[in-house]
Amino acid sequence: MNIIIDENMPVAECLFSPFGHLTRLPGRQIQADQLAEADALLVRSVTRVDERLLSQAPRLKFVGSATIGTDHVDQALLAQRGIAFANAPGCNKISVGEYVISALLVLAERHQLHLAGMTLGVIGAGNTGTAVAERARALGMQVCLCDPPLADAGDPREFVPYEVALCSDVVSFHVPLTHEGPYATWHLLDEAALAVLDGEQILINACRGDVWDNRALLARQLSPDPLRLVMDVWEHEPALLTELVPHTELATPHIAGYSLEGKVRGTYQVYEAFCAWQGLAVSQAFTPLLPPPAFGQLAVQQAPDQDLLKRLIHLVYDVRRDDALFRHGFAEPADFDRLRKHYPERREWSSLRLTAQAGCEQLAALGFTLAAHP
Ligand SMILES: NC(=O)c1ccc[n+]([C@@H]2O[C@H](COP(=O)([O-])OP(=O)(O)OC[C@H]3O[C@@H](n4cnc5c(N)ncnc54)[C@H](O)[C@@H]3O)[C@@H](O)[C@H]2O)c1
Ligand SMILES: O=C(O)[C@H](O)[C@H](O)COP(=O)(O)O
Repeated sequence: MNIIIDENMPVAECLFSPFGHLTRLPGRQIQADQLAEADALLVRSVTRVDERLLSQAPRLKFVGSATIGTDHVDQALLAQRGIAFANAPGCNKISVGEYVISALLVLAERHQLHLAGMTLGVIGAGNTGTAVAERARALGMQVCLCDPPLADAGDPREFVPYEVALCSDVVSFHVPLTHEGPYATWHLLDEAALAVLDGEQILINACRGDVWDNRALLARQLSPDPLRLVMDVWEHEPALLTELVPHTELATPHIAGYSLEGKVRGTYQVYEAFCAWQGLAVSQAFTPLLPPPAFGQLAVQQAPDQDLLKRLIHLVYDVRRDDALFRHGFAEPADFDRLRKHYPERREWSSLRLTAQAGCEQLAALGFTLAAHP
C-alpha cells in the first residue's frame, strides 16, 4: 500500500509504516500527480482535498486528517468516489483550552483584571468550546454558551443567543468554518457584530480565521475604541492581513492546538480509524508514543489564588512565548508555515504533577495531575 503523509504529522512513521510504503510531503504543496499511485492520503489542515487534488488518484481509498477542523476536505466528493474519510474530533481540545486560559491570565495581568466573576461567552460549545468553558469556570468565571445547532438539537445545557454572548467581558470563538446553511459561520464576527462591542471587551479567535472579517476588524482597531484581541487564526492564512498584528494583544500562527499531546492524539485517532477501515485491531498503544514530561513534581501548600495559578500554568505553557516568536519571526507568508513547522515542544498541564492538600481541587478541575499531599 502507498501512503502519502503530511511531513508535519508526528509519530506517523511508527504507526503507519507496518501498512506499506510511506511518502512524506509538505502539506501545502501536495500535487495531484503525486497521488497517482496513492492508496491512502493523510493530511493536516493546510492540504485542500478537492476535485483538483484528486483528479489523478484512481487508487485512493482512504483520506485521514489529523485535525479537528474539516473545512479543507470536500467530504461530499470523497463519499461520491467511495473514499473513506476520518478526522480526529477533539484531539487538541485540551491544548486549545489551555491556550485560551493562558491568554486570559496574560491579559488579566496586563490590564489588572480579576478573572473570577468576569463573564465569558463561548461561541460554539463543542469539544474546544467546552474545554475552554470548563477551565474558565474552574477560575471562577461566569460562562454562557452560544450554540444554536446544539440548542436546536435538544442539548440539555443552557444556551444564549449570539447577541447576548457578545455582551460578555470575554468572547471566545470555537465554531467550525461553514459557508452555507442556517448556522453558517463565515464572517460571524462582521461589521455589525463589531459595532455592538466596546473597547474593554476581550475577543479570542482560536477556531478558523475566516470566522472573523479581518478587514472590518482592522477598521475597528484603527478607531478610537479598539478591542483587546487574541488571534491564533487569520483570514487567508498564510497570507494574512499583516497590518492587523500590531493591533492585537496576543498574536500566534495557528498553534492553539499544537501541544505535543494534541498533535500525537490527532495522528493516533487517524491510525485508529485507519485500522477500523482495514478491519484490523489497533495494535499500538497511545501513551508510549509520548516522551516523558520534562517536569519534576511540585508541592502546592495552599489553595492557589489567580497569581499562583498563573505561575503554575505558565510553568508548563505561556502563550507569550508563541506571541514573541510570531511578532519577531513573521514578515511574509512563508514565515507562517516555517513557525508552525518548527514549533517548539509544548506539553499539556497534565504533564506537571502536583502534590496538593485539600482545598486545591481547582487544580484537578484545570487538568493538572494531582497526587495526595504526603
Ligand atoms: N486554532 C487551532 O489550533 C484549532 C484547534 C482545534 C480546532 N480548531 C477549529 O475550531 C473548530 C471547533 O472545534 P471543536 O472541536 O470545538 O469542534 P466541535 O465540532 O466539537 O464543536 C463546534 C461547535 O460549534 C457549533 N456551531 C456550529 N455553527 C455555529 C454557529 N453558527 N454558532 C454557534 N455555534 C455553532 C456546533 O454546533 C458545535 O457544537 C474546528 O472546526 C476547527 O476549525 C482550531
Ligand atoms: O483543526 C485543527 O485540529 C487545528 O486547527 C489544527 O491544529 C490545525 O493544525 P494544522 O493541521 O494546520 O497543522
